Amino acid sequence: MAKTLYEKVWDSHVVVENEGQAPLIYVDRHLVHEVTSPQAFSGLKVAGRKLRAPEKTFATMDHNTSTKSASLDALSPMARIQVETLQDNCKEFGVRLYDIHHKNQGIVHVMGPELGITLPGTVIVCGDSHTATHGAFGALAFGIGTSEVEHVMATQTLRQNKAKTMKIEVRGHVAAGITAKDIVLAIIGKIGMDGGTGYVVEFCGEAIEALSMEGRMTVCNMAIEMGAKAGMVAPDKITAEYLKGREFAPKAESWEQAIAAWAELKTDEDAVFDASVVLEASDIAPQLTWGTNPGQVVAIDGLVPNPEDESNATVKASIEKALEYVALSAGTCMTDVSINKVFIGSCTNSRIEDLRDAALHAKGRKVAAGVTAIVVPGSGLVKEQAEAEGLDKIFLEAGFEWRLPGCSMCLAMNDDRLEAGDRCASTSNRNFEGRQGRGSRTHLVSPAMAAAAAVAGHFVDIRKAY
Ligand SMILES: CC(C)[C@H](C(=O)O)[C@@H](O)C(=O)O
Ligand code: SF4
Repeated sequence: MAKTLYEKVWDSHVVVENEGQAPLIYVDRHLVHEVTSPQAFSGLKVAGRKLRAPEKTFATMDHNTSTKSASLDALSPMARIQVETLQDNCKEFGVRLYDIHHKNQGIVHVMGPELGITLPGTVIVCGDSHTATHGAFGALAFGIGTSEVEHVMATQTLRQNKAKTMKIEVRGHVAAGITAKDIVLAIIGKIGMDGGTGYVVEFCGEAIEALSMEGRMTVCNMAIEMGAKAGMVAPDKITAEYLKGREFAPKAESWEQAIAAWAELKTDEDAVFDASVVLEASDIAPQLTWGTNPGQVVAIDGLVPNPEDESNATVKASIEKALEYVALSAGTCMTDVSINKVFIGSCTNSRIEDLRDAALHAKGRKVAAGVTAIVVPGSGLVKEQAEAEGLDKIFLEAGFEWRLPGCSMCLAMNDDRLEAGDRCASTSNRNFEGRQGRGSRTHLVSPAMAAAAAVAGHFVDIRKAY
């Protein structure tokens, strides 16, 4: 029977499937961070169990860490407890840990692929909703809860119900200056923040195939922001080129075998999806969110929506509520919206390409008066590469701050956070109320749009620069 990519990966991982029970699937790689692992490790301790496969478990610290100093003394007491607990647990259970001083430390969804931990056709889980990122390699990757983290630690398996399948095809090619972030925001704008609920989404079409691995990761990262369980892209030459020679990727003969196996990892021509969505790439303009969920998004040459134009009472009420929170009036041109903070980072947009894109708009310019802008590379390797290319100097000369790797201002869990009333151009993935700090307002954008906004002090249509 013809199968989708998801069905192929799923079928090859089912361990047992009993009537009346969710199937048990095998987990190839388990990623761990300091926030969602402490209770899972405690559970194992209480039960007197070991880790089933410590060699398939990889830990890093990212959410709580400071981006100003790699010293534990820089952490708040709570953050320090979580970081030290992870250190102790990894030692006790024999888990490889990319500690704050390790050169590969970074955001779990940035360092995993970089090390070749993320491979096509595998099942990857992590106690983190943006695990969907790894689907860019044709892996089935999704976030799990803390009790499931414990289950995977103890058994290397997970109980899961099979999801429905959705195909999201982006046809044709995007215009100059349009990035993966614009593509995924446009998709969420079209289907809404819950349009993907219950589905594993496969992104395909020429515009997706044309993306680098960094771009594909940006798209899959936000699959969860459309409610999907996971996002996937079929592996191809770009995937193989990215992975070749990476630390945990197969080598020599196993590499040849892997390449042959990966060639099968695509949706069969006559496979049937439960739902399909099509976008024309040429219609996609630079995107930015105006509201308080990623679906409340508009093109840069668009206007803040008017709730009066909405006939659906629920939607109308949600627009009104969002407008009140973000303190914007209906009909405002997005290019007239001023910002005072800029955050370039997060597992959505902190990879080398993202920083190159941002640097292009920062080079030889200055951050506008009254604007504070920070650039936070996603990992030690990204930081090293960016510095080798001189990107750090471009940012510093333009007045941006250049930080250490971590989740940083993506969520208000460390000391990088916004103040009430701040308005931020952010390359992250969530713009919920209070996400970057209580009372703060977030506009999700691409790295290029964020850097351009930092320089102008308001949002600009970066297409004018091309
Ligand atoms: C802290 C963690 C559990 C959380 C998640 O699962 O997504 C975080 O990474 C986020 O982005 O909100
Ligand atoms: S960068 Fe943000 S979205 Fe990504 S894992 Fe960290 S907190 Fe979550």
